[in-house]
Amino acid sequence: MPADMVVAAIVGAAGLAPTLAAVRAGRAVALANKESLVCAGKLVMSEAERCGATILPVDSEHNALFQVFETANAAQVEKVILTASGGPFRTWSKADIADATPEAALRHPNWEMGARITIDSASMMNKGFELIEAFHLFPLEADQLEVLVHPQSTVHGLVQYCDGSLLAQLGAPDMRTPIAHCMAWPRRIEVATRRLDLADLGTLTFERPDPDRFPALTLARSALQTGRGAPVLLNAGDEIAVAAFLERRIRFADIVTVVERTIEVAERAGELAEPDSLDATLALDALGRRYAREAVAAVGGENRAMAGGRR
Ligand SMILES: NC(=O)C1=CN([C@@H]2O[C@H](COP(=O)(O)OP(=O)(O)OC[C@H]3O[C@@H](n4cnc5c(N)ncnc54)[C@H](OP(=O)(O)O)[C@@H]3O)[C@@H](O)[C@H]2O)C=CC1
Ligand SMILES: CC(=O)[C@@H](O)[C@H](O)COP(=O)(O)O
Ligand SMILES: [Mn+2]
Repeated sequence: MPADMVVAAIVGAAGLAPTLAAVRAGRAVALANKESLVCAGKLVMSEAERCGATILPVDSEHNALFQVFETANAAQVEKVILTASGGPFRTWSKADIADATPEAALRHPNWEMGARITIDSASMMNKGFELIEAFHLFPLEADQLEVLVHPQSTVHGLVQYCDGSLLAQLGAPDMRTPIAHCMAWPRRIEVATRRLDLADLGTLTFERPDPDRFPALTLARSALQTGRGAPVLLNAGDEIAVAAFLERRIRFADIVTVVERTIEVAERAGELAEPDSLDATLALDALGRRYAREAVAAVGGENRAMAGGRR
Protein backbone atom coordinates (compact mmCIF):
# COMPACT_ATOMS: atom_id res chain seq x y z
CA MET A 1 0.00 0.00 0.00
CA PRO A 2 1.46 3.43 -0.90
CA ALA A 3 2.40 5.48 2.17
CA ASP A 4 4.72 8.43 2.83
CA MET A 5 5.25 7.34 6.40
CA VAL A 6 4.63 4.27 8.52
CA VAL A 7 4.12 4.64 12.26
CA ALA A 8 5.43 1.46 13.88
CA ALA A 9 3.57 1.27 17.19
CA ILE A 10 2.73 -2.39 17.73
CA VAL A 11 3.97 -3.58 21.12
CA GLY A 12 6.57 -6.33 21.44
CA ALA A 13 8.59 -8.48 19.05
CA ALA A 14 5.35 -8.80 17.03
CA GLY A 15 6.22 -5.34 15.69
CA LEU A 16 9.49 -6.43 14.11
CA ALA A 17 8.24 -7.99 10.84
CA PRO A 18 5.94 -5.06 9.91
CA THR A 19 8.62 -2.52 10.87
CA LEU A 20 11.18 -4.29 8.73
CA ALA A 21 8.68 -4.46 5.83
CA ALA A 22 8.19 -0.67 6.04
CA VAL A 23 11.96 -0.17 6.18
CA ARG A 24 12.47 -2.44 3.16
CA ALA A 25 9.84 -0.45 1.27
CA GLY A 26 12.08 2.60 1.81
CA ARG A 27 9.48 4.54 3.78
CA ALA A 28 9.93 7.10 6.51
CA VAL A 29 9.33 5.03 9.62
CA ALA A 30 8.21 6.77 12.80
CA LEU A 31 9.41 4.15 15.25
CA ALA A 32 7.71 3.66 18.61
CA ASN A 33 8.19 -0.12 18.64
CA LYS A 34 11.53 -0.16 20.48
CA GLU A 35 11.54 -3.98 20.44
CA SER A 36 12.41 -3.87 16.70
CA LEU A 37 15.74 -2.30 17.60
CA VAL A 38 16.24 -4.36 20.76
CA CYS A 39 15.75 -7.62 18.84
CA ALA A 40 17.22 -6.72 15.46
CA GLY A 41 18.89 -3.32 15.68
CA LYS A 42 21.75 -4.16 13.33
CA LEU A 43 19.43 -5.67 10.72
CA VAL A 44 16.85 -2.85 10.87
CA MET A 45 19.49 -0.09 10.66
CA SER A 46 21.48 -1.74 7.86
CA GLU A 47 18.31 -2.41 5.88
CA ALA A 48 17.25 1.22 6.38
CA GLU A 49 20.59 2.32 4.92
CA ARG A 50 20.32 -0.13 2.02
CA CYS A 51 16.70 0.71 1.17
CA GLY A 52 16.85 4.47 1.77
CA ALA A 53 14.38 4.40 4.66
CA THR A 54 14.51 7.16 7.27
CA ILE A 55 14.00 6.02 10.86
CA LEU A 56 12.46 8.73 13.03
CA PRO A 57 12.53 7.90 16.75
CA VAL A 58 9.15 8.37 18.47
CA ASP A 59 10.26 7.06 21.87
CA SER A 60 10.44 10.28 23.90
CA GLU A 61 14.07 9.99 25.05
CA HIS A 62 15.35 9.01 21.61
CA ASN A 63 13.30 11.70 19.97
CA ALA A 64 14.90 14.16 22.40
CA LEU A 65 18.37 12.88 21.49
CA PHE A 66 17.48 13.03 17.80
CA GLN A 67 16.70 16.73 18.32
CA VAL A 68 19.98 17.58 20.08
CA PHE A 69 22.44 15.05 18.63
CA GLU A 70 24.62 16.86 16.07
CA THR A 71 25.35 14.12 13.54
CA ALA A 72 28.13 16.23 11.98
CA ASN A 73 29.81 16.37 15.40
CA ALA A 74 29.22 12.73 16.36
CA ALA A 75 32.92 12.24 17.08
CA GLN A 76 32.77 15.16 19.53
CA VAL A 77 30.00 13.55 21.61
CA GLU A 78 31.28 12.37 24.98
CA LYS A 79 28.10 10.73 26.18
CA VAL A 80 24.32 10.78 25.97
CA ILE A 81 21.95 10.64 28.92
CA LEU A 82 18.53 9.02 28.82
CA THR A 83 16.26 10.15 31.62
CA ALA A 84 14.00 7.73 33.50
CA SER A 85 11.04 8.69 35.64
CA GLY A 86 11.99 5.98 38.15
CA GLY A 87 8.44 4.63 37.87
CA PRO A 88 5.95 4.11 40.69
CA PHE A 89 8.50 2.28 42.90
CA ARG A 90 11.25 4.92 42.80
CA THR A 91 11.04 5.50 46.54
CA TRP A 92 9.95 1.99 47.60
CA SER A 93 12.13 -0.44 49.56
CA LYS A 94 13.48 -3.55 47.82
CA ALA A 95 11.20 -5.80 49.92
CA ASP A 96 8.08 -3.79 49.03
CA ILE A 97 9.00 -3.75 45.33
CA ALA A 98 9.45 -7.54 45.36
CA ASP A 99 5.79 -8.12 46.27
CA ALA A 100 4.23 -5.13 44.50
CA THR A 101 0.85 -5.80 42.91
CA PRO A 102 -0.02 -5.34 39.23
CA GLU A 103 -2.30 -2.44 40.23
CA ALA A 104 0.59 -0.61 41.90
CA ALA A 105 2.98 -1.36 39.05
CA LEU A 106 0.47 -0.07 36.48
CA ARG A 107 0.27 3.33 38.22
CA HIS A 108 2.93 5.22 36.26
CA PRO A 109 3.62 8.64 37.77
CA ASN A 110 3.89 10.62 34.51
CA TRP A 111 2.88 8.73 31.38
CA GLU A 112 -0.28 6.95 30.29
CA MET A 113 0.86 3.94 28.29
CA GLY A 114 0.05 0.32 27.46
CA ALA A 115 0.40 -2.32 30.18
CA ARG A 116 3.64 -3.93 29.02
CA ILE A 117 5.71 -0.73 28.80
CA THR A 118 4.18 0.52 32.07
CA ILE A 119 5.35 -2.59 33.91
CA ASP A 120 8.74 -2.24 32.21
CA SER A 121 8.93 1.34 33.50
CA ALA A 122 8.21 0.11 37.02
CA SER A 123 11.09 -2.42 36.83
CA MET A 124 13.23 -0.02 34.76
CA MET A 125 13.60 -2.73 32.13
CA ASN A 126 12.12 -0.10 29.81
CA LYS A 127 15.20 2.04 30.34
CA GLY A 128 17.38 -1.00 29.67
CA PHE A 129 15.60 -1.54 26.35
CA GLU A 130 16.08 2.14 25.63
CA LEU A 131 19.86 1.85 26.13
CA ILE A 132 19.89 -0.84 23.43
CA GLU A 133 17.57 1.25 21.23
CA ALA A 134 19.89 4.29 21.55
CA PHE A 135 22.94 2.15 20.81
CA HIS A 136 21.46 1.27 17.41
CA LEU A 137 20.01 4.69 16.58
CA PHE A 138 23.13 6.76 17.27
CA PRO A 139 26.82 6.23 16.45
CA LEU A 140 27.86 5.52 20.04
CA GLU A 141 29.67 2.90 22.09
CA ALA A 142 27.73 1.20 24.90
CA ASP A 143 29.82 2.98 27.55
CA GLN A 144 28.76 6.38 26.21
CA LEU A 145 25.16 5.69 27.22
CA GLU A 146 24.03 6.78 30.66
CA VAL A 147 20.72 6.72 32.55
CA LEU A 148 19.67 9.33 35.09
CA VAL A 149 16.48 9.14 37.12
CA HIS A 150 14.52 12.36 36.69
CA PRO A 151 11.14 12.04 38.44
CA GLN A 152 9.55 15.03 36.67
CA SER A 153 10.00 13.53 33.13
CA THR A 154 10.54 17.06 31.82
CA VAL A 155 14.07 16.70 30.46
CA HIS A 156 13.85 13.73 28.09
CA GLY A 157 17.40 13.33 26.81
CA LEU A 158 20.78 15.06 26.89
CA VAL A 159 23.95 15.03 24.79
CA GLN A 160 27.29 16.03 26.26
CA TYR A 161 29.94 17.37 23.84
CA CYS A 162 33.72 17.60 24.20
CA ASP A 163 33.57 21.38 24.76
CA GLY A 164 31.57 20.87 27.96
CA SER A 165 28.19 21.75 26.42
CA LEU A 166 25.27 19.65 27.61
CA LEU A 167 22.34 19.97 25.21
CA ALA A 168 18.93 18.85 26.44
CA GLN A 169 15.40 18.63 25.07
CA LEU A 170 12.61 19.52 27.48
CA GLY A 171 8.85 19.29 27.20
CA ALA A 172 5.74 18.26 29.08
CA PRO A 173 5.46 14.46 29.36
CA ASP A 174 3.09 14.14 26.41
CA MET A 175 3.77 11.81 23.48
CA ARG A 176 2.02 14.19 21.08
CA THR A 177 5.23 16.25 20.96
CA PRO A 178 7.65 13.49 19.81
CA ILE A 179 4.98 12.05 17.50
CA ALA A 180 4.41 15.47 15.90
CA HIS A 181 8.16 16.02 15.66
CA CYS A 182 8.51 12.79 13.68
CA MET A 183 5.45 13.38 11.51
CA ALA A 184 6.50 16.92 10.52
CA TRP A 185 10.25 16.31 10.36
CA PRO A 186 12.31 18.15 9.15
CA ARG A 187 9.75 20.90 9.72
CA ARG A 188 7.71 21.56 12.87
CA ILE A 189 3.97 21.72 13.35
CA GLU A 190 1.89 23.32 16.05
CA VAL A 191 0.71 20.97 18.80
CA ALA A 192 -1.58 22.06 21.63
CA THR A 193 0.33 20.45 24.47
CA ARG A 194 0.83 22.08 27.86
CA ARG A 195 3.74 24.53 27.65
CA LEU A 196 6.40 24.32 30.31
CA ASP A 197 6.55 27.17 32.78
CA LEU A 198 10.00 26.72 34.29
CA ALA A 199 9.35 29.22 37.07
CA ASP A 200 6.23 27.26 38.04
CA LEU A 201 8.20 24.01 37.94
CA GLY A 202 10.89 25.62 40.08
CA THR A 203 13.08 22.57 40.54
CA LEU A 204 14.13 19.70 38.33
CA THR A 205 15.85 16.83 40.12
CA PHE A 206 18.19 14.04 39.00
CA GLU A 207 19.35 10.84 40.75
CA ARG A 208 21.55 7.91 39.86
CA PRO A 209 19.57 4.68 39.30
CA ASP A 210 19.79 2.18 42.17
CA PRO A 211 21.01 -1.17 40.75
CA ASP A 212 20.09 -3.03 43.92
CA ARG A 213 16.39 -2.15 43.78
CA PHE A 214 16.23 -2.06 39.96
CA PRO A 215 18.41 -4.96 38.70
CA ALA A 216 16.66 -5.03 35.30
CA LEU A 217 18.74 -2.09 34.16
CA THR A 218 22.01 -3.93 34.89
CA LEU A 219 20.68 -7.08 33.21
CA ALA A 220 19.77 -5.11 30.06
CA ARG A 221 23.14 -3.39 29.99
CA SER A 222 24.83 -6.75 30.25
CA ALA A 223 22.69 -8.06 27.33
CA LEU A 224 23.80 -5.01 25.31
CA GLN A 225 27.44 -5.76 26.14
CA THR A 226 27.06 -9.49 25.41
CA GLY A 227 25.36 -8.63 22.12
CA ARG A 228 24.64 -11.44 19.64
CA GLY A 229 21.27 -13.00 20.55
CA ALA A 230 21.18 -11.79 24.16
CA PRO A 231 18.90 -8.77 23.56
CA VAL A 232 16.37 -10.98 21.70
CA LEU A 233 16.22 -13.28 24.74
CA LEU A 234 16.07 -10.29 27.08
CA ASN A 235 12.93 -9.09 25.33
CA ALA A 236 11.33 -12.53 24.88
CA GLY A 237 11.91 -13.35 28.56
CA ASP A 238 10.49 -10.03 29.63
CA GLU A 239 7.36 -10.29 27.43
CA ILE A 240 6.52 -13.67 28.97
CA ALA A 241 7.45 -12.60 32.51
CA VAL A 242 5.42 -9.38 32.39
CA ALA A 243 2.37 -11.29 31.12
CA ALA A 244 2.79 -13.85 33.94
CA PHE A 245 3.12 -11.06 36.52
CA LEU A 246 -0.05 -9.37 35.23
CA GLU A 247 -1.83 -12.72 35.55
CA ARG A 248 -0.47 -12.96 39.13
CA ARG A 249 1.45 -16.16 38.39
CA ILE A 250 4.77 -14.68 39.55
CA ARG A 251 5.82 -11.83 41.86
CA PHE A 252 7.14 -8.50 40.60
CA ALA A 253 10.72 -9.41 41.63
CA ASP A 254 10.45 -12.65 39.64
CA ILE A 255 10.25 -10.75 36.34
CA VAL A 256 14.02 -10.18 36.37
CA THR A 257 14.69 -13.73 37.59
CA VAL A 258 12.72 -15.16 34.66
CA VAL A 259 14.57 -12.96 32.15
CA GLU A 260 17.93 -13.85 33.70
CA ARG A 261 17.16 -17.60 33.55
CA THR A 262 15.95 -17.29 29.94
CA ILE A 263 19.30 -15.85 28.87
CA GLU A 264 21.31 -18.29 31.03
CA VAL A 265 19.53 -21.38 29.64
CA ALA A 266 20.08 -20.22 26.06
CA GLU A 267 23.72 -19.46 26.78
CA ARG A 268 24.30 -22.90 28.32
CA ALA A 269 22.65 -24.50 25.27
CA GLY A 270 24.99 -22.53 22.97
CA GLU A 271 22.09 -20.60 21.47
CA LEU A 272 23.37 -17.04 21.79
CA ALA A 273 24.57 -16.70 18.17
CA GLU A 274 23.74 -13.44 16.41
CA PRO A 275 20.54 -13.88 14.36
CA ASP A 276 21.35 -12.39 10.95
CA SER A 277 17.88 -12.41 9.39
CA LEU A 278 14.25 -11.83 10.32
CA ASP A 279 13.56 -15.58 10.38
CA ALA A 280 16.56 -16.29 12.61
CA THR A 281 15.49 -13.49 14.98
CA LEU A 282 11.93 -14.80 15.19
CA ALA A 283 13.21 -18.36 15.77
CA LEU A 284 15.39 -17.18 18.66
CA ASP A 285 12.46 -15.14 20.01
CA ALA A 286 10.28 -18.28 19.95
CA LEU A 287 12.98 -20.29 21.72
CA GLY A 288 13.38 -17.55 24.35
CA ARG A 289 9.64 -17.59 24.98
CA ARG A 290 9.76 -21.35 25.53
CA TYR A 291 12.62 -21.02 28.04
CA ALA A 292 10.83 -18.13 29.73
CA ARG A 293 7.59 -20.13 30.12
CA GLU A 294 9.62 -22.90 31.73
CA ALA A 295 11.25 -20.35 34.06
CA VAL A 296 7.82 -18.92 34.98
CA ALA A 297 6.59 -22.43 35.86
CA ALA A 298 9.73 -23.09 37.94
CA VAL A 299 9.63 -19.74 39.75
CA GLY A 300 5.89 -20.11 40.41
CA GLY A 301 6.58 -23.59 41.87
CA GLU A 302 9.42 -22.22 44.04
CA ASN A 303 7.12 -19.46 45.34
CA ARG A 304 4.39 -21.98 46.21
CA ALA A 305 6.94 -24.22 47.98
CA MET A 306 8.22 -21.24 50.00
CA ALA A 307 4.67 -20.20 50.91
CA GLY A 308 3.90 -23.83 51.92
CA GLY A 309 7.04 -23.93 54.08
CA ARG A 310 6.00 -20.74 55.88
CA ARG A 311 2.55 -22.12 56.80
N1 LIG B 1 2.67 4.46 25.03
C1 LIG B 1 3.75 5.26 24.99
O1 LIG B 1 3.72 6.41 25.48
C2 LIG B 1 5.02 4.80 24.37
C3 LIG B 1 5.09 3.57 23.72
N2 LIG B 1 6.26 3.16 23.14
C4 LIG B 1 6.32 1.89 22.46
O2 LIG B 1 5.26 1.83 21.52
C5 LIG B 1 4.76 0.50 21.41
C6 LIG B 1 3.28 0.49 21.74
O3 LIG B 1 3.10 0.86 23.08
P1 LIG B 1 1.67 1.24 23.65
O4 LIG B 1 0.92 2.04 22.63
O5 LIG B 1 1.88 1.83 24.97
O6 LIG B 1 1.02 -0.19 23.80
P2 LIG B 1 -0.53 -0.62 23.79
O7 LIG B 1 -0.59 -1.89 24.53
O8 LIG B 1 -1.38 0.52 24.25
O9 LIG B 1 -0.85 -0.85 22.27
C7 LIG B 1 -0.23 -1.89 21.58
C8 LIG B 1 -0.82 -2.02 20.21
O10 LIG B 1 -0.16 -3.10 19.57
C9 LIG B 1 -1.15 -3.88 18.91
N3 LIG B 1 -0.68 -5.25 18.79
C10 LIG B 1 -0.22 -6.05 19.76
N4 LIG B 1 0.16 -7.23 19.27
C11 LIG B 1 -0.10 -7.18 17.94
C12 LIG B 1 0.06 -8.12 16.88
N5 LIG B 1 0.55 -9.34 17.10
N6 LIG B 1 -0.31 -7.74 15.64
C13 LIG B 1 -0.84 -6.50 15.43
N7 LIG B 1 -1.00 -5.57 16.40
C14 LIG B 1 -0.65 -5.92 17.63
C15 LIG B 1 -2.38 -3.77 19.80
O11 LIG B 1 -3.51 -4.06 19.03
P3 LIG B 1 -4.88 -4.54 19.76
O12 LIG B 1 -5.38 -3.37 20.53
O13 LIG B 1 -5.74 -4.91 18.60
O14 LIG B 1 -4.50 -5.68 20.64
C16 LIG B 1 -2.32 -2.30 20.21
O15 LIG B 1 -2.92 -1.48 19.23
C17 LIG B 1 5.61 -0.34 22.37
O16 LIG B 1 6.68 -0.89 21.66
C18 LIG B 1 6.13 0.68 23.38
O17 LIG B 1 7.34 0.29 23.97
C19 LIG B 1 7.39 3.94 23.16
C20 LIG B 1 7.37 5.14 23.81
C21 LIG B 1 6.21 5.66 24.45
C1 LIG C 1 6.98 8.01 27.07
C2 LIG C 1 8.16 7.16 26.92
O1 LIG C 1 9.03 7.41 26.13
C3 LIG C 1 8.31 5.99 27.80
O2 LIG C 1 9.26 5.08 27.33
C4 LIG C 1 8.70 6.53 29.14
O3 LIG C 1 10.03 6.89 29.06
C5 LIG C 1 8.45 5.55 30.21
O4 LIG C 1 8.79 6.07 31.42
P1 LIG C 1 10.07 5.65 32.27
O5 LIG C 1 11.03 6.79 32.14
O6 LIG C 1 9.49 5.51 33.63
O7 LIG C 1 10.59 4.38 31.70
MN1 LIG D 1 10.77 6.14 26.42
